[in-house]
Amino acid sequence: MADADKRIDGKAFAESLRAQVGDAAAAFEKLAGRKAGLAVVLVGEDPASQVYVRSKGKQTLASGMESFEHKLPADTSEAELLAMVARLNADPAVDGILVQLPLPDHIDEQKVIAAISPDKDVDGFHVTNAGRLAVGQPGFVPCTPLGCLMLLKDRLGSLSGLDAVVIGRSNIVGKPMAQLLLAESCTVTVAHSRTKDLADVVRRADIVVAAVGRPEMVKGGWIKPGATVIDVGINRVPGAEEGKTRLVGDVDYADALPVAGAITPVPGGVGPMTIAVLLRNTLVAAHRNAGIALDQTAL
Ligand SMILES: Nc1nc2c(c(=O)[nH]1)N[C@@H](CN(C=O)c1ccc(C(=O)N[C@@H](CCC(=O)O)C(=O)O)cc1)CN2
Repeated sequence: MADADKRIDGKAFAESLRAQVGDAAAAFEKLAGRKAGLAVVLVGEDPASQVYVRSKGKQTLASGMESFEHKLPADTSEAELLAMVARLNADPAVDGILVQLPLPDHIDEQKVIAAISPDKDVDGFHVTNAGRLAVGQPGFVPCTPLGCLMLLKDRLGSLSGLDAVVIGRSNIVGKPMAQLLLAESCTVTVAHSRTKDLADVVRRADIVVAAVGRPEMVKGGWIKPGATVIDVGINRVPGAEEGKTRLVGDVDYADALPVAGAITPVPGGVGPMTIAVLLRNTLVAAHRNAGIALDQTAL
């Protein structure tokens, strides 16, 4: 296969998902007599978080949903943030709540996530939604791993019986990704910083999902020929020109491309899926909150 055909275009896939969400959001508005609504809370001034939150607001509006943005100063107390989450839980115009991570060090992330109503937890981070995913009940699934699964199924069709290795065991990506692949009847290995002979473990896999946050760690020699490689890493490293930076993934793309059967680039692979799936989850939340059935095959 030509190298260009191996590239999994997450940007294009995300665009088409957003268009489908837009159609479904318009249909929801007609049925419910109101728009679906997403509240995003940002605490502090982390530059990357500011970009993501701005993007979420713009894409929410472009999909025909209401966007409620709450920007709080970095010295906001945990109690103040919890009070804001409580207000959003009680607000009938708000279907989905997202608190942008990371939070400043003085705030306990787990406490804040636990305070979000599981029915509005469109990030899928609440322990109730993590439990639902683990036992196969309907709930909200974290956006990045669900986006990865969509890209995998689009490229491979059935994943049943395939060997999958997830590198990274975070609550936000690695663990839910492993659960999703298991639910698709893959044989799943979760590798992490203490895994022995990581390259050998990865070399057995038909599917590799890299989510470790270490720039270009996975080399071409680690990849089984023909394997599908999903790169979740977004690492900013020094660029060729002094003072400039560039984005790279956890996979050495140029090294892995000749070996892989298919691979996501960084940027333009998994990243754009995160916000598109967030919009999709918000629309699902709106239907559930309004008691309106949604044909989920459309999304
Ligand atoms: N509450 C949450 N916080 C965070 C999440 C999350 O899902 N929920 N994920 C990340 C950040 N994130 C969204 O919030 C996010 C990351 C990356 C992208 C993206 O489109 N990346 C582009 C490159 C962008 C760039 O140039 O910097 C790409 O990979 O092509 C979107 C959203 C942490 N926090």
